[in-house]
Amino acid sequence: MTGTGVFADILDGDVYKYYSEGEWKTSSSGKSVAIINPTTRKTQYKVQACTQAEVNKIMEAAKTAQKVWAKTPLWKRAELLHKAAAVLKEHKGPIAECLVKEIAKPAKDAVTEVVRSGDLVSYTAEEGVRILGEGKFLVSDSFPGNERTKYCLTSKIPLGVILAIPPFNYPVNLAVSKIAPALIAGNSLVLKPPTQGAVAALHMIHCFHLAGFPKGLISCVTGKGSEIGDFLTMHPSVNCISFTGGDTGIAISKKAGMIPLQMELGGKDACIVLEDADLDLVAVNIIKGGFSYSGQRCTAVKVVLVIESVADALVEKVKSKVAKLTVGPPEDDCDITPVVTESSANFIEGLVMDAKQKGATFCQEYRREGNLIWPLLLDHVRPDMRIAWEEPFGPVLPVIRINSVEEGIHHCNASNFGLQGCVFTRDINKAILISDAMETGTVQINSAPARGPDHFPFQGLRDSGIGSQGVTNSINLMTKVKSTVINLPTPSYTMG
Ligand SMILES: NC(=O)C1=CN([C@@H]2O[C@H](COP(=O)(O)OP(=O)(O)OC[C@H]3O[C@@H](n4cnc5c(N)ncnc54)[C@H](OP(=O)(O)O)[C@@H]3O)[C@@H](O)[C@H]2O)C=CC1
Ligand SMILES: O=C(O)[C@H](O)COP(=O)(O)O
Repeated sequence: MTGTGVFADILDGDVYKYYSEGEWKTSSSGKSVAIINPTTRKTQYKVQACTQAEVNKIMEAAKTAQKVWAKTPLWKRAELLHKAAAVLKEHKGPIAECLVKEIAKPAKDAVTEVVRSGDLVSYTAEEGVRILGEGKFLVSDSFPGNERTKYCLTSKIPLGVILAIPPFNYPVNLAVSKIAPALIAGNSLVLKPPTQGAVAALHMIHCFHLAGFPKGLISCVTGKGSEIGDFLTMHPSVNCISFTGGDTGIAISKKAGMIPLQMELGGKDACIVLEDADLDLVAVNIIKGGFSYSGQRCTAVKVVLVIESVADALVEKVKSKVAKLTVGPPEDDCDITPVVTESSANFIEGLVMDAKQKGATFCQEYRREGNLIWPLLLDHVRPDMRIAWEEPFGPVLPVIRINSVEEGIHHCNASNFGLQGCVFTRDINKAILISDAMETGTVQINSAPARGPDHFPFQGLRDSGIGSQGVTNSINLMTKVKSTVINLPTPSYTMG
């Protein structure tokens, strides 16, 4: 049960506390933020609306704790992360329950998110021990004009305080994918969880607390991003921001100071289908890629670009699979569950109505009850329709029929997003050429886009992001190279 047993400390009456200086606290604001259950559309939980003074205290504690943590041996940091991973997995039940109630994630997927998060923390601990345990050794005489009089030793040092802001769709997994690299690299970490998903994140943070991390090293500030966000992202104590979410990330990147940024933003992942593709394989991947978690994944297939000659056959196959998707509450593990908020459902409906007005073919009848939108495939979508370019973040998938591969690549590259894409063909040579021509951070050949496995690099071009994620890249991004140069009085060459 959420907020009970080992989690009893994190609740004050009916409001969840925030985490500061190693303790669970009630905000002096006297205000709380309601978290609306997307299925019932009623208040499910409440969290503290933290004040600016409380943020200042957290930042001071984070700075102090980081200085000590940076001097903690790497193996000890790894040991604590392994412990946190084990505690997290042990308590997957209540955390998954929060995900079901706060973001309507289907029950099984909610458990998977927590287990995947535990694995990510453990993997990061191991990878950190490997890559942070190594540095470079350079000699000066490889650069013209130099004798071997200088030895350069490089190592990776922490940045300081990392601010982590994950989105609603993976409030636990996309939080630990920032927390674990920050900590293994010797940084302290301040988490601002998404409002929808905040209670799952608070439970997850308590697992780190139970693992015994030093006071002040990890903190969790709750409150609406629109109210507390600017104060956090522009705080002078923050040395790096790792953000995953929508256009908010673009605004943050304009306001943040001269600090490293890791931004994973939206996507309009295209699925290009050639005439020689295995259409059964394509249909399975369109269903998995387009409709899992009701399309609320940045890596969801968001537009199908299919060669006209095989379009009828493909649309038929996908249609018959859409008819088998179960629709209903997350507790029943339905494939399609309510989208996260009413405003999100309204936005999706706006895209559907625009496509209807402009003449798209509806493969199913459009149906909505509250935040629940039935899966919908829209055929014969044209570039003048909003859905051809905008990201619904819902169970609605447009199909654009193309006459050439070049037309598909052109559509993909004309998007302001450039996260992932995929291409289906039996011709590997063509697949490679198309992959190289698609201007996206990743191209999947014969499979739907996906972030995982979590140690793979994950990045977007254009409005889809800055920097790269994935365990190794995140650790590197949260460190800086430090050199020490030994200057010798005379050249010294090792003899062969
Ligand atoms: N590339 C990727 O890896 C992913 C991208 N996304 C993208 O994210 C979007 C949906 O996620 P969603 O959570 O709604 O995204 P948002 O950008 O609305 O929110 C993301 C996070 O930013 C916080 N936030 C809001 N305003 C501010 C602010 N002014 N300053 C700092 N933080 C702020 C939010 O808090 P609060 O909830 O309190 O508003 C939340 O924690 C989609 O566009 C999707 O494509 C989503 C997942 C992964
Ligand atoms: O938040 C997202 O949507 C992701 O980063 C995608 O993750 P996934 O491909 O594992 O669903």
